[in-house]
Amino acid sequence: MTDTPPPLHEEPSHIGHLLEEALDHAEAAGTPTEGQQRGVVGLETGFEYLDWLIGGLEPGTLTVVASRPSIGRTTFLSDVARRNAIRNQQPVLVFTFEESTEAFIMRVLSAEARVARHHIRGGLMTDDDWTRLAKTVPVVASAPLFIQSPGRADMRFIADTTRDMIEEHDVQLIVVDGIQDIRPGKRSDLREREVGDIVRDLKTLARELNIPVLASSHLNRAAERRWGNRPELDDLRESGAITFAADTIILLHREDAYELDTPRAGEADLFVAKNRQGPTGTVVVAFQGHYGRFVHISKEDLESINAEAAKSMPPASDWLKDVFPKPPPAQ
Ligand SMILES: Nc1ncnc2c1ncn2[C@@H]1O[C@H](COP(=O)(O)OP(=O)(O)OP(=O)(O)O)[C@@H](O)[C@H]1O
Repeated sequence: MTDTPPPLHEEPSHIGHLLEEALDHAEAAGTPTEGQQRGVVGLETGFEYLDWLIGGLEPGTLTVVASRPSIGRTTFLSDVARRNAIRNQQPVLVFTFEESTEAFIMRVLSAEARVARHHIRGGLMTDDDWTRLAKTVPVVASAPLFIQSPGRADMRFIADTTRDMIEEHDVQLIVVDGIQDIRPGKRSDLREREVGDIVRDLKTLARELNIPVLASSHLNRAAERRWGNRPELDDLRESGAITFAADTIILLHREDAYELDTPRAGEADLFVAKNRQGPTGTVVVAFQGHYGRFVHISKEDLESINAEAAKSMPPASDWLKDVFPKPPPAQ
């Protein structure tokens, strides 16, 4: 990391000094020029509208992605890891508790090469698949992407590994697949308290090392009993502490996971339900389960695919309507 991590117990600062720093920050961020991603101050997620909405993944913040099982949490995390490590050459460290390192790598390879996951796993590779894979392997192999699948680990292990990896490889983003799979440092009869400690430790890690942390969480079954099955913040399992500690919470939803003949088949909603630094809203992306990836869809494309969904596109925020067309021209 180039920035020095801010000490957590520094002396109180005078507002004049803090203001100067804040204005420097705003000046450095500048005004957008045409074609530039507006307002993205952190690392990109790779989903243009989502980056506009949340400002990217900022150093020192905790972003939590949550969904019901099999909706695509791991897919989303691997998309963000791929974007940063492979496309942007930013070193990324992934802790995956939900699958092996090999499974995670195959997921990355499949998404990057656009070769169906079941072709790789099931011996169904076509000539075209082999050609695409051959082209992609060297690109993926040389990317600064580090994956650790420790089975169950506690926060001490995660923090120590992260520190080492920052020192050795200048890691810029930590991805943790499965908050609920981290072993609590201190046992408690109350699961909520254990998860609370873990999530606060993740947040402290982000702040202490001045690095963005992106973590996934389960949701309880409440969405399944709700009309439309849309998840809400309150569905976060052992939720209270996650809702408080996270800076940004993104709830994933796919209508076609519940309703096979929905007109929105192939679409997924990234519902930004908490956004400490900005508005909430929903971003629609495409889900390509066979390649194990989500992809950006432009408003225009969405309109031609599915007029109904486009109409309701920002169900939550007017601000998004403003953002969807294009960044403003240069001043
Ligand atoms: N080869 C494939 N073709 C089509 N869809 C696939 C394929 N492989 C996986 N999927 C779909 O991908 C989804 C699972 O994605 P992912 O593993 O990212 O979900 P998750 O939310 O992390 O799941 P979990 O609850 O297991 O952690 C499922 O809907 C599954 O059916």
